[in-house]
Amino acid sequence: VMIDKEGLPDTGLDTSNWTTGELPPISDMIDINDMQFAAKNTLSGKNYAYYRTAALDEVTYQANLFIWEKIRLNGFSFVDVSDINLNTSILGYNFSAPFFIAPAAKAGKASAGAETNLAKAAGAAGILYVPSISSSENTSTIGAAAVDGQVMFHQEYIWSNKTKLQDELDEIEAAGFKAIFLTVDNTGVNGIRDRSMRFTSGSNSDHSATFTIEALNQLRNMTSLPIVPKGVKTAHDVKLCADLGFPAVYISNHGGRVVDMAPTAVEVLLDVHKQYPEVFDQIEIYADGGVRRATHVLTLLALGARAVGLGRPFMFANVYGEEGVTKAIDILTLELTTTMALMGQPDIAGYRGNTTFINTRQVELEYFGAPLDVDPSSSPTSIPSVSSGNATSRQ
Ligand SMILES: Cc1cc2nc3c(=O)[nH]c(=O)nc-3n(C[C@H](O)[C@H](O)[C@H](O)COP(=O)(O)O)c2cc1C
Repeated sequence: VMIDKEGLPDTGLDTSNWTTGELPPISDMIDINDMQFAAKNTLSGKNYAYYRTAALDEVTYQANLFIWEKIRLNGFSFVDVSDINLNTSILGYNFSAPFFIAPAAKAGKASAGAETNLAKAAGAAGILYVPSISSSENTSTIGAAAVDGQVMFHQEYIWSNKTKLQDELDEIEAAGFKAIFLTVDNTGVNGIRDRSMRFTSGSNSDHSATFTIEALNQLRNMTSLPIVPKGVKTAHDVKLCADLGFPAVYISNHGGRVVDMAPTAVEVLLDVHKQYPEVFDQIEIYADGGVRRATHVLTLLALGARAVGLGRPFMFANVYGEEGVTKAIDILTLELTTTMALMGQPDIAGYRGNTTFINTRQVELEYFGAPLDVDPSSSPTSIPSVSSGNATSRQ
């Protein structure tokens, strides 16, 4: 069959021997996008749409996937890169890589093993998994899938029903999860997502619509676990969370599923650099959206993120069960160690906040009107002030 690759990079995947509705050979999976095509080939239209969908015209969904084309990475020669180190601490816990499995609902649509597959694969690889509160399996089942010593965090929504919220926070803590990613980007409602609405009527979110900054502050009294606001979409809100004393903040546009035309994580991070550079020393920053390659991970790290999430890729990889999720982790890990060696910095910590590895001036030019290191007020193209006398003579 021919698969519509949706404009994603053509890396030569040959699907002519694939049969619609059947899982293609896992040996065909060379990169993360291949996993999406395998899921598209295998899942029902409805289930594929559930994972793939995004809000309105999907401008942000597309921007997430293609912003990378505007970025250049600098690789340096003459460095000993024989000892590559990917180890990354997230909220003080040690993981084997700077990327994690972001919370995405309903892993059961891809595999009967659902979230358990994701937990096990993450545990075996030593990376972080953050299950969604809207998972197919319940919280204690996912917690019980942990391997010895595995640390997982858990996502939570702000339900309008406070008893449900408190019960779930207690359940998350009891099941052994070490932190809460509190999703703050779809209070009140979910985004309007055409692609999935063609199969379902859309649903009431049951999310609180009165979740103000005071409510966010009060919520910290409902659990002893650290809370990380997830779905922060502006530099302003990043700064707000930092000043409120949260240990970390998670920049995300929810994979383009909430505010269409919201900026990408690259743009928000640049805006934080421009407006509130002190934030990078105040709190840990995580980011996601359209991350499909190690180069994307390194880009976000160089812009100051400590760890980077991937949502859809692992959900798609789960069509192959735990083996598929492991393969996706292996693919990204190999890309990371390879790219780090080629860029001349063998330690992942050396990329964090290190803008010598990255050129983002094309994005800055488009997003701010000028690259960040150019002061527009001193630019020769700025409009000179004109006295009234001059104005007359110009006419
Ligand atoms: C199918 C699906 C379900 C999601 N469910 C949740 C969720 O329950 N809670 C949440 O905070 N984010 C959810 N997200 C957003 C992800 O955590 C993440 O921000 C997003 O997928 C990142 O973009 P990417 O898919 O391009 O990697 C979901 C995303 C997808 C694709």
